[in-house]
Amino acid sequence: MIKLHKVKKIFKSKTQEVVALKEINLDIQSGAIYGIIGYSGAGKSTLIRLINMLERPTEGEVWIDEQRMDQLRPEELRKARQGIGMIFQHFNLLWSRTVAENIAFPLEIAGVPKKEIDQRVKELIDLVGLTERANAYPSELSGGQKQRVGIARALANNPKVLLSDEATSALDPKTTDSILELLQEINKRMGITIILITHEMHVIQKICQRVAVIDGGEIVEEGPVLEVFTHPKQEITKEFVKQVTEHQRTKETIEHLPLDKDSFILKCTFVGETASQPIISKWVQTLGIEVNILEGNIQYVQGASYGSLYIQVQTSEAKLKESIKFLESCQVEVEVVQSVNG
Ligand SMILES: Nc1ncnc2c1ncn2[C@@H]1O[C@H](COP(=O)(O)OP(=O)(O)OP(=O)(O)O)[C@@H](O)[C@H]1O
Repeated sequence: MIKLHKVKKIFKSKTQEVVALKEINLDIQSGAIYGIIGYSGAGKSTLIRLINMLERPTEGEVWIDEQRMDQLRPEELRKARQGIGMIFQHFNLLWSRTVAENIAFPLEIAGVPKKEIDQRVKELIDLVGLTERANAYPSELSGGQKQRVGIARALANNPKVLLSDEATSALDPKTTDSILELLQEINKRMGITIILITHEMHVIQKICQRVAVIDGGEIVEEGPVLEVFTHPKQEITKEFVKQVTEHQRTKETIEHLPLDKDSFILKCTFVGETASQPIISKWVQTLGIEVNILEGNIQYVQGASYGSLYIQVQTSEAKLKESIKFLESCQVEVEVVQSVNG
């Protein structure tokens, strides 16, 4: 379990003070993949760097299992850090070393015997799928391959925690997905707790079980990913969710469609089982109305389906009310996004 209790971080210079984190309370279960999402400057990097004490809290406590990290003596901290791997947006590889030598580096520092290092490096290179590139230099690798080296290096000392600081932000969408799948596999196979920070909701949606939204140095929303996706509370969370659930252009077009009188556009949101049931056809049959489906999409979040449909209906206000009641009774959430009353 990783625990941050009333953590505050202030950066002080001669001329000014920057409050990077106000009062962070966070509990992360062992073995989880936990996401922290926020815009630039929100405090994400500071927060993740507090976990391995690359930054020290101004106030508060940082715990990993039974160990209070912010009170360790330098020698104890060096040892504790071997249990925490970290990967970075720009990979931070040593350019004069080959793939194998980069991965060997933390093992050399830890004083592991040469023979053991060679064995471990081979295992790690196979694990991240770079068997053919062991003797290549970073400049000869693609971005995705460089991050695979970063991951192998971070795992060298068998850590129990892996911190990911925007590790996919410099990669294209396809490579991002392959790196996220690798992280998921590592989490499953080795039971390592992964904490990742990102500004992309896609990353959270794809592999995280829980998410915290950080804004202005504070955690403004926290919960299981499916819950946050389907019922975001804060405006900022809604913006992040829209990154993956809505095509902004489609939404704008729909909201500005010219409508006849007595016309309404409804946004219906389906979660879990409701996404695979014939609710719309039941609605049409039961209330005898005609509908025009404008746009729809379905997403998979943590093994559950989550979809939305934009539907145009031309009907009376009374029938609209009845329709909303019917849909809500089927556990569909309904929002009237545009209406032209007669
Ligand atoms: N070493 C430092 N000295 C002074 N201020 C800092 C330092 N590090 C971060 N800050 C400030 O703390 C705040 C949070 O920064 P942080 O880098 O944690 O945000 P972030 O969410 O990771 O943003 P980004 O994604 O742009 O890196 C910002 O206002 C930043 O300017």
